[in-house]
Amino acid sequence: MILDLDIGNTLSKWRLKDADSSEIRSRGAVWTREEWRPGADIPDLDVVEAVRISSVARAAVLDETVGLLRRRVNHVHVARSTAEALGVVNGYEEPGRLGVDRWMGALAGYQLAGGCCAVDCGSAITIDFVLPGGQHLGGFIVPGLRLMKESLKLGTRNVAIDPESEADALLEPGRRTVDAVNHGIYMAAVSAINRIYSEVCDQEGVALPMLLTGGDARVISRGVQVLHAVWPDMVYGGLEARFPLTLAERAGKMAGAPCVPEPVSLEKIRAGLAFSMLL
Ligand SMILES: Nc1ncnc2c1ncn2[C@@H]1O[C@H](COP(=O)(O)OP(=O)(O)O)[C@@H](O)[C@H]1O
Ligand SMILES: CC(C)(COP(=O)(O)O)[C@@H](O)C(=O)NCCC(=O)O
Ligand SMILES: [K+]
Repeated sequence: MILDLDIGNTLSKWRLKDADSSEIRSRGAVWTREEWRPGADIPDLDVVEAVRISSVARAAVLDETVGLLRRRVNHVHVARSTAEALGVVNGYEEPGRLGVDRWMGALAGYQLAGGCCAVDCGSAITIDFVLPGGQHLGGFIVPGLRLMKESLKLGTRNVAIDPESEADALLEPGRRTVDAVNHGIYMAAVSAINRIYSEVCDQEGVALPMLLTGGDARVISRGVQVLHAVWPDMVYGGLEARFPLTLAERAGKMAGAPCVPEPVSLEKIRAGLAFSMLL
């Protein structure tokens, strides 16, 4: 079994992948601030022959996790943001400073779709662009839904947006504090994604396929007008691409990858942008 780990600022997600069949056998998540110990919601390490890790948590959390795993598992691969990998050139002035979850998303998106817009809706919402030739342009970082809500301190932090909500309902004016806040932050997130996508495609003269991942991807997906695919395992896809261990992975296959969404034409994107400027 291969253990893939995606340690974010809120949740440490894991999945167990069968190295022979490529099936995902189990998955789970624990709060990032909790230490990893047997008995917490983590898999049985006896069946694990290799671990791959993407972590943006504090260095101490990663060190502790890697230390614990190295005592039990022979092969532990820790992803880093590099200047170049798999045909993608990192757009950051200091490539090592790009969040490694963003780098994994960019690598996965490029392997799946060529040029892409990779959006990760977690503690932060990150929007990264890779051109068809592999140049990563850099990206945008916006506070995620939960962070935006907590920063308001209006006593509404415990009332999360219902992930089953319809976008239309979330885009109406709220008539109670909790709705005004939830609808406001939702509008802020989806408008930022729609606008940033259109602006960058316009600037670069290319309509890019958009891929969405992260804990809030499903609910945000309903409000994003741009055609896109939701790919919950996008960060894991980057780990598979970066550290291919199975035959299927060496052939470029990433478990759970969606069909590539066909973007609308650049003309339509530009028309939408021009229209929104007139209002
Ligand atoms: N069961 C859940 N527990 C915690 N957060 C959740 C859950 N379901 C959805 N969320 C949302 O997902 C976000 C965390 O998403 P995730 O992509 O795991 O973030 P990160 O990678 O930053 O840890 C939270 O901020 C919250 O808005
Ligand atoms: C921007 C992030 C906080 C997003 O992390 P997440 O929401 O997935 O927990 C993370 O990618 C990070 O710490 N990046 C380093 C700064 C940068 O990418 O510029
Ligand atoms: K994120």
